[in-house]
Amino acid sequence: MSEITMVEFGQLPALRLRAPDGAEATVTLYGAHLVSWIGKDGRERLFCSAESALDGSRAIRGGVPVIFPQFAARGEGMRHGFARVCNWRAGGGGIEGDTAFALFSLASADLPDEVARAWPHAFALELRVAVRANELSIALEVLNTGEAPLSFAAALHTYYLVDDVDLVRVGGVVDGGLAVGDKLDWIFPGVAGALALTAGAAALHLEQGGFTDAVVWNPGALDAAALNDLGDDEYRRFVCIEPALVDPIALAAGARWRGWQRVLALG
Ligand SMILES: O=P(O)(O)OC[C@H]1O[C@@H](O)[C@H](O)[C@@H](O)[C@@H]1O
Repeated sequence: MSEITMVEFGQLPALRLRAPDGAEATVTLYGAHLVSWIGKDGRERLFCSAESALDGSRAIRGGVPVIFPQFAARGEGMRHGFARVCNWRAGGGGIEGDTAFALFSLASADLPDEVARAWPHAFALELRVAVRANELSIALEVLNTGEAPLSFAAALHTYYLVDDVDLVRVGGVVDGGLAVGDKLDWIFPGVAGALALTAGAAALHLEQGGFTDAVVWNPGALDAAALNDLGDDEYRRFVCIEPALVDPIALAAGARWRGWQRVLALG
Protein backbone atom coordinates (compact mmCIF):
# COMPACT_ATOMS: atom_id res chain seq x y z
CA MET A 1 0.00 0.00 0.00
CA SER A 2 1.34 3.45 -0.83
CA GLU A 3 1.18 5.92 2.01
CA ILE A 4 2.90 8.39 4.28
CA THR A 5 2.75 7.49 7.96
CA MET A 6 4.15 8.78 11.24
CA VAL A 7 6.48 6.27 12.88
CA GLU A 8 9.13 6.32 15.58
CA PHE A 9 12.78 5.81 14.78
CA GLY A 10 14.46 5.13 18.10
CA GLN A 11 12.82 7.82 20.22
CA LEU A 12 12.45 10.21 17.30
CA PRO A 13 9.22 10.98 15.43
CA ALA A 14 9.65 10.25 11.76
CA LEU A 15 7.75 10.12 8.49
CA ARG A 16 7.74 6.92 6.48
CA LEU A 17 7.04 7.30 2.76
CA ARG A 18 5.97 4.29 0.75
CA ALA A 19 5.64 4.49 -3.03
CA PRO A 20 3.11 2.35 -4.93
CA ASP A 21 5.91 -0.01 -6.03
CA GLY A 22 7.07 -0.57 -2.41
CA ALA A 23 10.07 1.82 -2.40
CA GLU A 24 10.38 3.30 1.07
CA ALA A 25 12.13 6.10 2.96
CA THR A 26 12.11 7.09 6.64
CA VAL A 27 12.92 10.67 7.66
CA THR A 28 13.15 11.87 11.28
CA LEU A 29 11.93 15.40 12.01
CA TYR A 30 15.08 15.85 14.05
CA GLY A 31 17.48 17.04 11.36
CA ALA A 32 15.06 16.17 8.51
CA HIS A 33 17.35 13.19 8.55
CA LEU A 34 16.80 10.40 6.03
CA VAL A 35 17.67 7.32 8.09
CA SER A 36 16.53 4.53 5.78
CA TRP A 37 16.05 4.12 2.04
CA ILE A 38 14.83 0.80 0.70
CA GLY A 39 14.22 0.53 -3.03
CA LYS A 40 11.54 -1.62 -4.57
CA ASP A 41 14.24 -4.32 -4.71
CA GLY A 42 13.84 -4.54 -0.92
CA ARG A 43 17.46 -3.62 -0.13
CA GLU A 44 18.44 -1.09 2.51
CA ARG A 45 20.98 1.27 0.95
CA LEU A 46 21.88 3.53 3.88
CA PHE A 47 24.07 2.79 6.86
CA CYS A 48 22.96 3.82 10.34
CA SER A 49 25.21 3.10 13.30
CA ALA A 50 23.97 0.70 15.97
CA GLU A 51 25.62 3.07 18.48
CA SER A 52 23.95 6.23 17.21
CA ALA A 53 21.99 8.43 19.60
CA LEU A 54 18.35 8.34 18.45
CA ASP A 55 16.88 10.63 21.09
CA GLY A 56 17.63 14.12 19.80
CA SER A 57 20.63 14.61 22.10
CA ARG A 58 23.12 14.65 19.22
CA ALA A 59 23.28 14.18 15.47
CA ILE A 60 22.39 10.77 14.06
CA ARG A 61 25.43 8.80 12.89
CA GLY A 62 24.36 7.50 9.49
CA GLY A 63 21.67 8.09 6.88
CA VAL A 64 21.79 11.53 5.29
CA PRO A 65 22.61 14.35 7.72
CA VAL A 66 21.72 17.75 6.24
CA ILE A 67 24.77 19.96 6.65
CA PHE A 68 24.02 23.70 6.88
CA PRO A 69 25.30 26.46 7.22
CA GLN A 70 28.89 25.30 7.84
CA PHE A 71 30.88 22.40 6.44
CA ALA A 72 32.86 20.40 9.06
CA ALA A 73 34.99 22.72 11.21
CA ARG A 74 35.45 25.31 8.40
CA GLY A 75 34.08 28.27 10.31
CA GLU A 76 33.37 29.42 13.81
CA GLY A 77 29.94 27.84 14.12
CA MET A 78 28.78 24.40 15.12
CA ARG A 79 30.68 21.56 13.44
CA HIS A 80 28.78 20.69 10.21
CA GLY A 81 26.20 23.35 11.12
CA PHE A 82 23.02 23.21 13.15
CA ALA A 83 20.48 21.88 10.63
CA ARG A 84 21.21 18.25 11.57
CA VAL A 85 20.46 18.90 15.26
CA CYS A 86 17.32 21.04 14.90
CA ASN A 87 13.72 19.90 14.79
CA TRP A 88 12.25 20.55 11.35
CA ARG A 89 8.59 20.90 10.44
CA ALA A 90 6.87 18.31 8.28
CA GLY A 91 5.51 20.27 5.34
CA GLY A 92 3.28 17.77 3.63
CA GLY A 93 3.87 15.24 0.94
CA GLY A 94 2.01 12.58 -0.91
CA ILE A 95 2.02 10.31 -3.92
CA GLU A 96 2.51 11.74 -7.40
CA GLY A 97 2.27 9.05 -10.05
CA ASP A 98 4.77 6.39 -9.02
CA THR A 99 6.65 8.69 -6.57
CA ALA A 100 6.20 9.14 -2.81
CA PHE A 101 7.56 12.45 -1.53
CA ALA A 102 7.67 14.52 1.63
CA LEU A 103 8.70 18.09 2.41
CA PHE A 104 10.42 19.40 5.52
CA SER A 105 11.15 22.98 6.49
CA LEU A 106 13.33 24.87 8.91
CA ALA A 107 13.34 28.65 9.18
CA SER A 108 15.37 31.04 11.29
CA ALA A 109 12.30 31.67 13.47
CA ASP A 110 12.27 27.95 14.42
CA LEU A 111 15.79 27.94 15.85
CA PRO A 112 16.44 27.56 19.57
CA ASP A 113 17.55 30.94 21.02
CA GLU A 114 21.13 29.89 21.56
CA VAL A 115 21.52 28.76 17.95
CA ALA A 116 19.79 31.85 16.56
CA ARG A 117 22.03 34.13 18.62
CA ALA A 118 25.14 32.42 17.28
CA TRP A 119 23.93 32.70 13.65
CA PRO A 120 21.65 35.75 13.44
CA HIS A 121 20.53 35.50 9.79
CA ALA A 122 17.09 35.19 8.27
CA PHE A 123 16.62 32.10 6.11
CA ALA A 124 14.19 29.34 5.20
CA LEU A 125 15.24 25.80 4.27
CA GLU A 126 13.14 23.25 2.48
CA LEU A 127 14.12 19.61 2.01
CA ARG A 128 12.25 17.36 -0.38
CA VAL A 129 12.77 13.60 -0.19
CA ALA A 130 11.27 11.39 -2.88
CA VAL A 131 11.42 7.68 -3.71
CA ARG A 132 10.23 5.57 -6.58
CA ALA A 133 11.44 2.23 -7.94
CA ASN A 134 15.15 1.97 -7.03
CA GLU A 135 15.67 5.72 -7.06
CA LEU A 136 16.10 8.31 -4.32
CA SER A 137 15.96 12.08 -4.85
CA ILE A 138 16.79 14.68 -2.22
CA ALA A 139 16.70 18.42 -2.84
CA LEU A 140 17.67 21.18 -0.42
CA GLU A 141 16.50 24.74 -1.02
CA VAL A 142 17.91 27.72 0.82
CA LEU A 143 15.98 30.97 0.71
CA ASN A 144 17.51 34.19 2.01
CA THR A 145 14.59 35.87 3.75
CA GLY A 146 16.79 38.65 5.13
CA GLU A 147 17.89 41.96 3.71
CA ALA A 148 21.62 41.29 3.53
CA PRO A 149 23.56 38.63 1.62
CA LEU A 150 23.54 35.23 3.32
CA SER A 151 26.72 33.20 3.33
CA PHE A 152 26.45 29.44 3.83
CA ALA A 153 27.96 26.05 3.07
CA ALA A 154 25.86 22.88 2.75
CA ALA A 155 26.04 19.16 2.08
CA LEU A 156 23.99 15.97 2.00
CA HIS A 157 26.32 13.77 4.04
CA THR A 158 25.15 10.42 2.65
CA TYR A 159 26.28 7.21 4.42
CA TYR A 160 26.01 4.35 1.90
CA LEU A 161 25.76 0.86 3.34
CA VAL A 162 28.36 -1.53 1.90
CA ASP A 163 29.37 -5.12 2.68
CA ASP A 164 33.02 -4.19 3.09
CA VAL A 165 34.64 -0.81 2.61
CA ASP A 166 37.67 -2.52 1.05
CA LEU A 167 35.49 -3.42 -1.95
CA VAL A 168 34.38 0.17 -2.57
CA ARG A 169 35.20 2.02 -5.76
CA VAL A 170 34.03 5.53 -6.50
CA GLY A 171 34.11 5.96 -10.26
CA GLY A 172 34.16 9.52 -11.55
CA VAL A 173 36.48 10.87 -8.85
CA VAL A 174 38.83 8.13 -7.63
CA ASP A 175 40.82 5.71 -9.78
CA GLY A 176 41.02 2.24 -8.25
CA GLY A 177 39.96 1.19 -4.77
CA LEU A 178 39.73 3.48 -1.76
CA ALA A 179 42.50 2.00 0.41
CA VAL A 180 40.92 3.37 3.58
CA GLY A 181 43.85 2.54 5.87
CA ASP A 182 43.69 4.80 8.90
CA LYS A 183 41.15 7.14 7.41
CA LEU A 184 40.04 8.87 4.27
CA ASP A 185 38.74 12.41 3.92
CA TRP A 186 38.85 13.69 0.36
CA ILE A 187 37.27 16.75 -1.17
CA PHE A 188 36.75 16.80 -4.92
CA PRO A 189 35.94 20.35 -6.01
CA GLY A 190 34.03 21.08 -9.18
CA VAL A 191 32.50 17.66 -9.80
CA ALA A 192 31.20 17.67 -13.37
CA GLY A 193 29.52 14.35 -14.13
CA ALA A 194 27.86 11.46 -12.33
CA LEU A 195 29.71 9.26 -9.85
CA ALA A 196 29.50 5.49 -9.66
CA LEU A 197 29.69 3.69 -6.33
CA THR A 198 30.42 -0.01 -6.59
CA ALA A 199 31.11 -2.44 -3.75
CA GLY A 200 31.12 -6.10 -4.73
CA ALA A 201 27.80 -6.74 -6.45
CA ALA A 202 26.28 -3.42 -5.29
CA ALA A 203 26.20 -0.58 -7.80
CA LEU A 204 24.81 2.93 -7.42
CA HIS A 205 24.70 5.77 -9.92
CA LEU A 206 24.99 9.17 -8.20
CA GLU A 207 24.05 12.50 -9.74
CA GLN A 208 24.17 15.92 -8.13
CA GLY A 209 23.37 19.51 -9.03
CA GLY A 210 23.78 22.86 -7.28
CA PHE A 211 26.36 21.25 -5.00
CA THR A 212 29.66 21.83 -6.79
CA ASP A 213 31.85 19.46 -4.79
CA ALA A 214 31.89 15.86 -3.62
CA VAL A 215 33.39 14.67 -0.35
CA VAL A 216 34.40 11.06 0.21
CA TRP A 217 34.83 10.15 3.88
CA ASN A 218 35.43 7.11 6.00
CA PRO A 219 36.98 7.37 9.47
CA GLY A 220 39.02 4.17 9.21
CA ALA A 221 39.88 2.07 12.26
CA LEU A 222 41.65 4.75 14.30
CA ASP A 223 39.08 7.53 14.05
CA ALA A 224 36.21 5.04 14.35
CA ALA A 225 37.59 3.92 17.69
CA ALA A 226 37.55 7.55 18.83
CA LEU A 227 33.91 8.11 17.81
CA ASN A 228 31.64 6.98 20.61
CA ASP A 229 28.59 6.81 18.34
CA LEU A 230 30.22 4.31 15.97
CA GLY A 231 31.14 0.70 16.79
CA ASP A 232 34.84 -0.08 16.33
CA ASP A 233 34.26 -2.23 13.23
CA GLU A 234 31.31 -0.33 11.79
CA TYR A 235 33.56 1.83 9.61
CA ARG A 236 33.86 -1.22 7.37
CA ARG A 237 30.12 -1.06 6.58
CA PHE A 238 29.86 2.35 4.93
CA VAL A 239 31.36 5.02 2.80
CA CYS A 240 30.14 8.62 2.82
CA ILE A 241 29.83 10.29 -0.56
CA GLU A 242 28.56 13.80 -0.01
CA PRO A 243 27.36 16.31 -2.59
CA ALA A 244 28.67 19.49 -0.99
CA LEU A 245 29.25 23.20 -1.21
CA VAL A 246 32.36 23.10 0.93
CA ASP A 247 33.26 26.78 0.62
CA PRO A 248 30.50 29.18 1.60
CA ILE A 249 28.64 31.02 -1.13
CA ALA A 250 26.82 34.32 -0.75
CA LEU A 251 23.12 34.35 -1.53
CA ALA A 252 21.61 37.78 -2.29
CA ALA A 253 18.66 39.05 -0.24
CA GLY A 254 15.49 37.32 -1.44
CA ALA A 255 17.44 34.84 -3.58
CA ARG A 256 17.05 31.06 -3.58
CA TRP A 257 19.64 28.30 -4.01
CA ARG A 258 18.89 24.67 -4.73
CA GLY A 259 21.15 21.65 -4.39
CA TRP A 260 20.06 18.10 -5.15
CA GLN A 261 21.15 14.53 -5.51
CA ARG A 262 19.59 11.61 -7.33
CA VAL A 263 20.71 8.09 -6.56
CA LEU A 264 19.87 5.11 -8.68
CA ALA A 265 20.47 1.61 -7.34
CA LEU A 266 21.53 -0.55 -10.27
CA GLY A 267 22.62 -3.66 -8.47
O1 LIG B 1 31.71 13.39 13.03
P1 LIG B 1 30.97 14.36 12.12
O2 LIG B 1 30.85 15.73 12.72
O3 LIG B 1 29.65 13.82 11.69
O4 LIG B 1 31.87 14.53 10.83
C1 LIG B 1 32.23 13.42 10.08
C2 LIG B 1 33.12 13.80 8.90
O5 LIG B 1 32.35 14.44 7.92
C3 LIG B 1 33.04 14.66 6.69
O6 LIG B 1 32.17 15.31 5.81
C4 LIG B 1 34.23 15.55 6.91
O7 LIG B 1 34.94 15.70 5.70
C5 LIG B 1 35.12 14.92 7.97
O8 LIG B 1 36.21 15.79 8.24
C6 LIG B 1 34.33 14.64 9.24
O9 LIG B 1 35.16 14.00 10.18
